[in-house]
Amino acid sequence: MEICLENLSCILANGTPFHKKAIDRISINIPNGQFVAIMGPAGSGKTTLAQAIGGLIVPDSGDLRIGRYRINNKASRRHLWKMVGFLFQFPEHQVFEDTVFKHIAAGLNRSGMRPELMAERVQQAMEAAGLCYAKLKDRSPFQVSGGELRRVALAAILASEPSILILDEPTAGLDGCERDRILSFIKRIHEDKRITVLYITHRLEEALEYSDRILVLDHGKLFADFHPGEIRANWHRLEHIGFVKTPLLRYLDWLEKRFADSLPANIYKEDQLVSFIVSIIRGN
Ligand SMILES: Nc1ncnc2c1ncn2[C@@H]1O[C@H](COP(=O)(O)OP(=O)(O)OP(=O)(O)O)[C@@H](O)[C@H]1O
Repeated sequence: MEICLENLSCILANGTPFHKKAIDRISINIPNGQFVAIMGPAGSGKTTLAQAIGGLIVPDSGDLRIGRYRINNKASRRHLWKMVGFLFQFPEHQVFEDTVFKHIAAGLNRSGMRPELMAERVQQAMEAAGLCYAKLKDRSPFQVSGGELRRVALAAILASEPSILILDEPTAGLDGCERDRILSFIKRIHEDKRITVLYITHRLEEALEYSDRILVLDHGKLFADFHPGEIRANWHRLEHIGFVKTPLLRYLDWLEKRFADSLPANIYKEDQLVSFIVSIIRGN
Protein backbone atom coordinates (compact mmCIF):
# COMPACT_ATOMS: atom_id res chain seq x y z
CA MET A 1 0.00 0.00 0.00
CA GLU A 2 1.35 3.42 -0.97
CA ILE A 3 2.31 5.95 1.71
CA CYS A 4 2.39 9.64 0.82
CA LEU A 5 3.62 12.42 3.10
CA GLU A 6 3.49 16.08 2.14
CA ASN A 7 5.07 18.67 4.39
CA LEU A 8 4.25 16.56 7.43
CA SER A 9 5.11 18.07 10.83
CA CYS A 10 4.57 16.62 14.31
CA ILE A 11 4.99 18.59 17.52
CA LEU A 12 5.26 16.47 20.66
CA ALA A 13 4.04 17.70 24.06
CA ASN A 14 2.48 20.64 22.24
CA GLY A 15 1.32 23.44 24.54
CA THR A 16 3.73 22.44 27.32
CA PRO A 17 7.22 23.74 28.16
CA PHE A 18 8.54 20.42 26.76
CA HIS A 19 7.11 20.86 23.25
CA LYS A 20 9.34 19.52 20.50
CA LYS A 21 9.03 19.66 16.72
CA ALA A 22 10.00 16.02 16.23
CA ILE A 23 9.05 15.92 12.52
CA ASP A 24 9.67 19.01 10.45
CA ARG A 25 7.97 19.31 7.04
CA ILE A 26 8.82 15.90 5.64
CA SER A 27 7.62 14.98 2.13
CA ILE A 28 8.10 11.43 0.86
CA ASN A 29 6.31 8.95 -1.33
CA ILE A 30 6.72 5.25 -0.55
CA PRO A 31 5.29 3.01 -3.28
CA ASN A 32 3.47 -0.21 -2.45
CA GLY A 33 5.77 -3.10 -1.59
CA GLN A 34 8.94 -1.16 -0.82
CA PHE A 35 11.21 -2.26 2.07
CA VAL A 36 12.36 1.04 3.57
CA ALA A 37 14.99 1.38 6.28
CA ILE A 38 14.58 4.48 8.46
CA MET A 39 17.85 5.59 10.03
CA GLY A 40 19.28 8.62 11.81
CA PRO A 41 20.95 9.68 15.05
CA ALA A 42 19.20 9.21 18.42
CA GLY A 43 16.36 11.70 18.75
CA SER A 44 16.20 12.47 15.02
CA GLY A 45 12.48 11.61 14.82
CA LYS A 46 12.40 8.02 13.52
CA THR A 47 9.90 6.69 16.06
CA THR A 48 7.71 9.80 15.78
CA LEU A 49 7.58 9.44 11.99
CA ALA A 50 6.69 5.74 12.30
CA GLN A 51 4.00 6.51 14.88
CA ALA A 52 2.47 9.18 12.65
CA ILE A 53 2.36 6.78 9.69
CA GLY A 54 0.96 4.06 11.97
CA GLY A 55 -1.84 6.37 13.16
CA LEU A 56 -0.61 6.39 16.77
CA ILE A 57 -0.10 10.16 16.86
CA VAL A 58 -1.85 12.92 14.94
CA PRO A 59 0.35 15.15 12.76
CA ASP A 60 0.12 18.88 13.45
CA SER A 61 0.29 19.98 9.84
CA GLY A 62 0.78 18.65 6.34
CA ASP A 63 -0.83 15.73 4.59
CA LEU A 64 -0.59 11.99 5.18
CA ARG A 65 -2.21 9.54 2.76
CA ILE A 66 -2.15 5.76 3.06
CA GLY A 67 -3.54 4.08 -0.02
CA ARG A 68 -6.74 5.94 -0.80
CA TYR A 69 -7.24 7.22 2.75
CA ARG A 70 -6.25 10.69 3.88
CA ILE A 71 -5.32 10.24 7.53
CA ASN A 72 -6.41 13.46 9.17
CA ASN A 73 -8.96 12.48 11.80
CA LYS A 74 -9.93 9.68 14.15
CA ALA A 75 -12.40 8.07 11.72
CA SER A 76 -9.82 7.81 8.94
CA ARG A 77 -7.22 6.57 11.39
CA ARG A 78 -9.55 3.65 12.20
CA HIS A 79 -9.09 2.36 8.63
CA LEU A 80 -5.37 2.69 9.18
CA TRP A 81 -5.31 0.51 12.29
CA LYS A 82 -6.66 -2.39 10.22
CA MET A 83 -4.04 -1.96 7.51
CA VAL A 84 -0.94 -1.31 9.58
CA GLY A 85 0.94 -3.73 11.85
CA PHE A 86 3.27 -2.00 14.31
CA LEU A 87 6.01 -3.92 16.11
CA PHE A 88 7.47 -1.86 18.94
CA GLN A 89 11.04 -1.89 20.16
CA PHE A 90 10.44 -4.25 23.07
CA PRO A 91 7.17 -5.95 22.06
CA GLU A 92 7.40 -8.38 24.97
CA HIS A 93 6.35 -5.48 27.22
CA GLN A 94 2.93 -5.65 25.58
CA VAL A 95 2.18 -9.34 26.06
CA PHE A 96 -0.66 -9.82 28.54
CA GLU A 97 -2.32 -13.12 27.54
CA ASP A 98 -1.49 -16.35 29.34
CA THR A 99 -0.76 -18.47 26.23
CA VAL A 100 1.07 -17.86 22.99
CA PHE A 101 -2.10 -18.81 21.07
CA LYS A 102 -4.28 -16.29 22.93
CA HIS A 103 -1.75 -13.51 22.43
CA ILE A 104 -1.53 -14.10 18.67
CA ALA A 105 -5.30 -14.54 18.35
CA ALA A 106 -6.20 -11.47 20.43
CA GLY A 107 -6.60 -9.09 17.46
CA LEU A 108 -8.53 -11.69 15.41
CA ASN A 109 -10.80 -12.35 18.38
CA ARG A 110 -11.65 -8.66 18.62
CA SER A 111 -12.53 -8.61 14.93
CA GLY A 112 -15.05 -11.44 15.53
CA MET A 113 -13.35 -14.14 13.46
CA ARG A 114 -14.77 -17.72 13.65
CA PRO A 115 -12.67 -19.98 15.98
CA GLU A 116 -11.78 -22.58 13.26
CA LEU A 117 -10.56 -19.86 10.92
CA MET A 118 -8.75 -18.17 13.79
CA ALA A 119 -6.79 -21.35 14.68
CA GLU A 120 -5.76 -21.72 11.03
CA ARG A 121 -4.66 -18.08 10.82
CA VAL A 122 -2.67 -18.31 14.09
CA GLN A 123 -0.93 -21.47 12.86
CA GLN A 124 -0.02 -19.82 9.53
CA ALA A 125 1.30 -16.71 11.29
CA MET A 126 3.39 -18.79 13.71
CA GLU A 127 4.86 -20.83 10.88
CA ALA A 128 5.67 -17.63 8.93
CA ALA A 129 7.55 -16.43 12.02
CA GLY A 130 9.41 -19.74 12.35
CA LEU A 131 7.54 -20.99 15.44
CA CYS A 132 6.31 -24.54 15.93
CA TYR A 133 2.52 -24.31 16.45
CA ALA A 134 2.07 -27.68 18.21
CA LYS A 135 4.98 -27.11 20.56
CA LEU A 136 4.37 -23.51 21.55
CA LYS A 137 0.69 -22.65 21.19
CA ASP A 138 -0.27 -23.57 24.78
CA ARG A 139 2.89 -22.25 26.42
CA SER A 140 2.93 -19.11 28.48
CA PRO A 141 4.58 -16.30 26.49
CA PHE A 142 6.96 -16.06 29.43
CA GLN A 143 8.15 -19.66 28.99
CA VAL A 144 9.76 -19.06 25.60
CA SER A 145 13.17 -17.53 24.82
CA GLY A 146 13.63 -13.79 24.25
CA GLY A 147 14.05 -14.33 20.49
CA GLU A 148 10.98 -16.59 20.32
CA LEU A 149 8.97 -14.00 22.22
CA ARG A 150 9.86 -11.38 19.60
CA ARG A 151 8.70 -13.84 16.95
CA VAL A 152 5.46 -14.43 18.89
CA ALA A 153 4.92 -10.65 18.80
CA LEU A 154 5.68 -10.63 15.07
CA ALA A 155 3.24 -13.53 14.49
CA ALA A 156 0.52 -11.60 16.38
CA ILE A 157 0.93 -8.75 13.91
CA LEU A 158 1.14 -10.98 10.84
CA ALA A 159 -2.05 -12.82 11.86
CA SER A 160 -4.06 -9.67 11.05
CA GLU A 161 -2.55 -9.65 7.54
CA PRO A 162 -1.46 -6.00 7.47
CA SER A 163 -0.68 -4.21 4.20
CA ILE A 164 2.01 -2.16 5.93
CA LEU A 165 4.43 -3.45 8.52
CA ILE A 166 6.20 -0.91 10.74
CA LEU A 167 9.08 -2.25 12.80
CA ASP A 168 10.75 -0.06 15.41
CA GLU A 169 14.14 -1.71 16.03
CA PRO A 170 12.56 -5.17 16.33
CA THR A 171 15.92 -6.86 16.89
CA ALA A 172 17.18 -4.59 19.70
CA GLY A 173 18.87 -6.60 22.45
CA LEU A 174 18.93 -9.91 20.50
CA ASP A 175 22.04 -11.88 19.60
CA GLY A 176 23.34 -11.92 16.00
CA CYS A 177 21.78 -15.28 15.10
CA GLU A 178 18.31 -14.37 16.31
CA ARG A 179 18.55 -10.94 14.64
CA ASP A 180 19.36 -12.56 11.29
CA ARG A 181 16.59 -15.10 11.73
CA ILE A 182 13.92 -12.46 12.47
CA LEU A 183 15.06 -10.25 9.61
CA SER A 184 15.06 -13.18 7.19
CA PHE A 185 11.46 -13.99 8.19
CA ILE A 186 10.45 -10.37 7.70
CA LYS A 187 12.16 -10.26 4.30
CA ARG A 188 10.45 -13.49 3.21
CA ILE A 189 7.02 -12.22 4.30
CA HIS A 190 7.70 -8.95 2.48
CA GLU A 191 8.56 -10.83 -0.70
CA ASP A 192 5.70 -13.36 -0.47
CA LYS A 193 2.95 -10.87 0.35
CA ARG A 194 4.45 -7.73 -1.26
CA ILE A 195 3.64 -5.70 1.84
CA THR A 196 5.27 -2.34 2.47
CA VAL A 197 7.83 -2.52 5.28
CA LEU A 198 9.17 0.43 7.26
CA TYR A 199 12.10 -0.71 9.30
CA ILE A 200 13.70 1.56 11.90
CA THR A 201 17.26 0.54 12.67
CA HIS A 202 20.57 1.87 13.93
CA ARG A 203 22.38 -0.97 12.15
CA LEU A 204 23.64 0.12 8.77
CA GLU A 205 24.56 -3.47 7.82
CA GLU A 206 20.90 -4.51 8.27
CA ALA A 207 19.63 -1.56 6.23
CA LEU A 208 22.07 -2.40 3.43
CA GLU A 209 21.28 -6.09 3.47
CA TYR A 210 17.48 -5.98 3.58
CA SER A 211 16.11 -2.67 2.32
CA ASP A 212 15.32 -1.27 -1.14
CA ARG A 213 15.65 2.29 0.11
CA ILE A 214 17.23 4.12 3.04
CA LEU A 215 15.69 7.25 4.54
CA VAL A 216 17.89 9.19 6.95
CA LEU A 217 16.42 11.70 9.39
CA ASP A 218 18.27 14.39 11.28
CA HIS A 219 16.70 16.89 13.68
CA GLY A 220 13.25 15.93 12.43
CA LYS A 221 14.06 16.63 8.78
CA LEU A 222 14.61 14.28 5.87
CA PHE A 223 18.41 14.36 5.55
CA ALA A 224 18.96 11.73 2.84
CA ASP A 225 16.90 9.35 0.71
CA PHE A 226 18.83 6.85 -1.42
CA HIS A 227 19.08 3.29 -2.72
CA PRO A 228 21.51 1.13 -0.67
CA GLY A 229 23.70 0.93 -3.79
CA GLU A 230 24.31 4.69 -3.41
CA ILE A 231 25.69 4.41 0.12
CA ARG A 232 29.28 5.12 -0.89
CA ALA A 233 28.28 8.15 -2.96
CA ASN A 234 26.40 9.51 0.09
CA TRP A 235 29.07 8.70 2.63
CA HIS A 236 30.55 12.18 3.20
CA ARG A 237 27.19 13.60 4.25
CA LEU A 238 26.34 10.61 6.44
CA GLU A 239 29.65 10.76 8.27
CA HIS A 240 28.78 14.31 9.35
CA ILE A 241 25.84 13.05 11.37
CA GLY A 242 27.72 10.20 13.02
CA PHE A 243 27.39 7.23 10.63
CA VAL A 244 30.18 4.70 11.06
CA LYS A 245 31.35 2.43 8.25
CA THR A 246 30.56 -1.29 8.41
CA PRO A 247 33.52 -3.71 7.98
CA LEU A 248 32.31 -4.36 4.40
CA LEU A 249 32.37 -0.63 3.54
CA ARG A 250 35.87 -0.32 5.04
CA TYR A 251 37.03 -3.26 2.95
CA LEU A 252 35.51 -1.67 -0.16
CA ASP A 253 37.53 1.50 0.57
CA TRP A 254 40.66 -0.63 0.69
CA LEU A 255 39.76 -2.34 -2.61
CA GLU A 256 38.97 0.99 -4.23
CA LYS A 257 42.54 2.13 -3.63
CA ARG A 258 43.85 -0.92 -5.47
CA PHE A 259 41.21 -1.50 -8.13
CA ALA A 260 39.89 2.02 -8.64
CA ASP A 261 39.21 1.44 -12.34
CA SER A 262 37.42 -1.87 -12.08
CA LEU A 263 35.55 -1.75 -8.71
CA PRO A 264 31.88 -1.06 -9.50
CA ALA A 265 30.65 2.06 -7.64
CA ASN A 266 27.43 0.44 -6.46
CA ILE A 267 28.73 -2.63 -4.60
CA TYR A 268 27.27 -2.75 -1.09
CA LYS A 269 26.58 -6.43 -0.30
CA GLU A 270 28.83 -9.36 0.52
CA ASP A 271 27.60 -11.50 -2.40
CA GLN A 272 28.38 -8.66 -4.85
CA LEU A 273 31.84 -8.36 -3.33
CA VAL A 274 32.42 -12.11 -3.66
CA SER A 275 31.42 -11.95 -7.36
CA PHE A 276 33.83 -9.06 -7.87
CA ILE A 277 36.72 -10.92 -6.18
CA VAL A 278 35.98 -14.07 -8.21
CA SER A 279 36.04 -11.99 -11.40
CA ILE A 280 39.44 -10.52 -10.38
CA ILE A 281 40.84 -14.00 -9.65
CA ARG A 282 39.57 -15.29 -13.00
CA GLY A 283 41.08 -12.23 -14.66
CA ASN A 284 37.76 -11.07 -16.19
N1 LIG B 1 6.66 12.73 24.63
C1 LIG B 1 7.60 13.57 24.21
N2 LIG B 1 7.56 14.89 24.56
C2 LIG B 1 8.48 15.77 24.11
N3 LIG B 1 9.51 15.43 23.34
C3 LIG B 1 9.62 14.15 22.98
C4 LIG B 1 8.68 13.14 23.40
N4 LIG B 1 9.06 11.95 22.87
C5 LIG B 1 10.19 12.19 22.17
N5 LIG B 1 10.52 13.49 22.24
C6 LIG B 1 11.66 14.14 21.58
O1 LIG B 1 11.36 14.18 20.17
C7 LIG B 1 12.54 13.94 19.40
C8 LIG B 1 12.30 12.76 18.47
O2 LIG B 1 12.13 11.58 19.25
P1 LIG B 1 12.02 10.15 18.57
O3 LIG B 1 11.77 9.16 19.67
O4 LIG B 1 11.05 10.19 17.45
O5 LIG B 1 13.51 9.97 18.00
P2 LIG B 1 14.23 8.65 17.47
O6 LIG B 1 14.98 9.05 16.25
O7 LIG B 1 13.27 7.53 17.33
O8 LIG B 1 15.25 8.36 18.66
P3 LIG B 1 15.95 6.97 19.14
O9 LIG B 1 16.84 6.52 18.02
O10 LIG B 1 16.74 7.40 20.34
O11 LIG B 1 14.85 5.99 19.46
C9 LIG B 1 13.67 13.72 20.41
O12 LIG B 1 14.36 14.93 20.55
C10 LIG B 1 12.95 13.35 21.69
O13 LIG B 1 13.70 13.77 22.82
